[in-house]
Amino acid sequence: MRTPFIAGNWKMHMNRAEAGALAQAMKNELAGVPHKLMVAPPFTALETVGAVLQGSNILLGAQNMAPATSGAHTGEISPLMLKDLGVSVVILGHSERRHSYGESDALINQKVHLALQEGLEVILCVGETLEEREANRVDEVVETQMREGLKGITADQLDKVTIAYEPVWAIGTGKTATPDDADAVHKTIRDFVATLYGADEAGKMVIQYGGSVKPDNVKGLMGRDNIDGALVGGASLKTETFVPIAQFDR
Ligand SMILES: O=C[C@H](O)COP(=O)(O)O
Repeated sequence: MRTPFIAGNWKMHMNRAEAGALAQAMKNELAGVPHKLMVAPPFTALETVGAVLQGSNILLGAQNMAPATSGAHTGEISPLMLKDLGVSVVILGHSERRHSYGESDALINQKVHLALQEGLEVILCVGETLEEREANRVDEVVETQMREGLKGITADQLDKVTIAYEPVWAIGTGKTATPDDADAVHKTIRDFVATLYGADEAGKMVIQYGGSVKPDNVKGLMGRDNIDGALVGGASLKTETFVPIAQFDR
């Protein structure tokens, strides 16, 4: 039985006061929710949000990290710095990092290794562009991203990895993959985990869906066999939309 995992990615939104207030409201409204929950504020609000979330059932996540623990990496944030702020989960390979900032599978793989070595959990994002979908390359794209992103990761380490399937064309566009379409790709991902690590690991793998998840489509998505949670962007910025998503009931 896989525990549903609902994560909010706040992207580059909110100052410290706004983020702290939102975290406080979520802490109050989500107390007692049985799912695994996480929010990832911008780096500048991690300390504020982390302090608010103390003693809550919501994990503190980060949206990215450097592939190194310290040194001459201007503008980067080390996993040690994240841990120092109470971060326990890091999102890696988000499509905005891949497509807007040119992150390669090899770089993402370096980050996955380092995050796991440092005891952080990883949400590894994969997903195809519209062009790739229209060219019938969805399976090839997500399998390549997984094979390369997880290269050298052991089955034991995999227990600390969540996969987020985020079709790029559905992110922030209001277009959601249908539950059937999403479940089909999630099954491809699970089957590929089985190929790489065996059926037991595939059965345990939590696979989130991300891309315009809203209160009115969450139930349909989460009702599918292979969809175990959500990585939520826009709708995670307000309690009115994130709370009903996080409280979903199959
Ligand atoms: O990380 C979250 C995803 O990019 C989804 O964003 P969205 O819910 O705004 O489409």
